Amino acid sequence: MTSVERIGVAGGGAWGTALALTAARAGREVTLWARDPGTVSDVRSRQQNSRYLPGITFDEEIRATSELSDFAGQDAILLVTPAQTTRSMLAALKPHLRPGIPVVLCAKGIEQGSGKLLTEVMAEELPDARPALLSGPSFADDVAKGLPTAVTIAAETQDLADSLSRAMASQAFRPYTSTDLTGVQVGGALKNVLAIACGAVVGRKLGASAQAALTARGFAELTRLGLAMGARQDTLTGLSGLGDLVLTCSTPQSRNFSFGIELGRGKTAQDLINAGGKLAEGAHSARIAVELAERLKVDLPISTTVAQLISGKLSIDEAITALMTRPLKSENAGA
Ligand SMILES: NC(=O)C1=CN([C@@H]2O[C@H](COP(=O)(O)OP(=O)(O)OC[C@H]3O[C@@H](n4cnc5c(N)ncnc54)[C@H](O)[C@@H]3O)[C@@H](O)[C@H]2O)C=CC1
Ligand SMILES: O=C(CO)COP(=O)(O)O
Repeated sequence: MTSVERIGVAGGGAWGTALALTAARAGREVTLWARDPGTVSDVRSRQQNSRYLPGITFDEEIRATSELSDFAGQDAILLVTPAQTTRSMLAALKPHLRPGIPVVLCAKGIEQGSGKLLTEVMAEELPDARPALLSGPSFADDVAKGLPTAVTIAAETQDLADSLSRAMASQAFRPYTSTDLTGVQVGGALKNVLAIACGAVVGRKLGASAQAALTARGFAELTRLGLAMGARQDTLTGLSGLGDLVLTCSTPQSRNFSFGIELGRGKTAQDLINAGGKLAEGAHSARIAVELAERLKVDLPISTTVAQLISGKLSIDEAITALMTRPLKSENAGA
């Protein structure tokens, strides 16, 4: 069984920093790479990441660097940059990693343009490394503060999932293992799109009943796409699917939900993107999820509406009308 003692974390944003803290709390030796030199000096000199985790100071020992070459000699890498940077980050990491090293993909999204899952991108860019995933209901802020969290760690083999799980586990951070790479990724990507829809309903003040209906029908949609892509049902009802959907669809602590709230209040997606606000992965994944579903002949009415809202094809009120006036059907129908 592989022993994972030294962990390199690539990505100095909120989630990368929270996972670096988690690994350090689990007793690992941690090197955190950040693109932004300000983040590196903030971590080194003030034990903080004030840009992405304001108000949190840490006691854990984390080595911060702006050189990917400092990852030579690591036992595993966590890649924690936005989903659309996965391909370029893997290419940049490649010269610095030993063959066979586990690379844990922690972003939640689907590659724009290709419609590929991030493990498929990794198979192309870093075929000598072993892919793994960390996903599930977990806000960076909660994890950084040491609040109790459970996540899914998935890998192709149970042995690797077990090793990575042991390497990250502590009293406040409890990983469950899986070997269903597809299921974990579909859940993580789609819940962000669905959270935008739930946020829009809240922003438009349509009430808690509508929010619950969208979450449940959103889960039906996530399940249809997941099963069509080969996911296991129990993954979709687990932490990385239903668990993360419920979290992200319920609180403005989620950036995707907050993005949806602003859409519901009448802002356009373009306004929000131009304002350069916080990362909302669902805004990038919506259209590509819909294209993927069309190829697989799966109906995703809520995600389609979100994609149309984001592209400016529908206003918020037209989007609601479109969803509420669809043909009536059985709750258990396939679409
Ligand atoms: N924040 C959270 O609570 C959680 C986030 N995630 C996922 O983790 C991923 C990263 O999210 P966050 O860390 O929260 O985002 P963030 O916005 O806090 O940080 C993003 C980081 O990526 C860096 N970055 C951006 N573009 C880059 C590029 N081209 N090359 C290298 N670095 C680049 C930024 O400098 C920043 O350090 C997302 O896919 C998100 O869905 C998953 C679970 C929880
Ligand atoms: O993935 C997350 C929680 O599990 C974070 O969600 P947001 O990116 O919407 O903040």
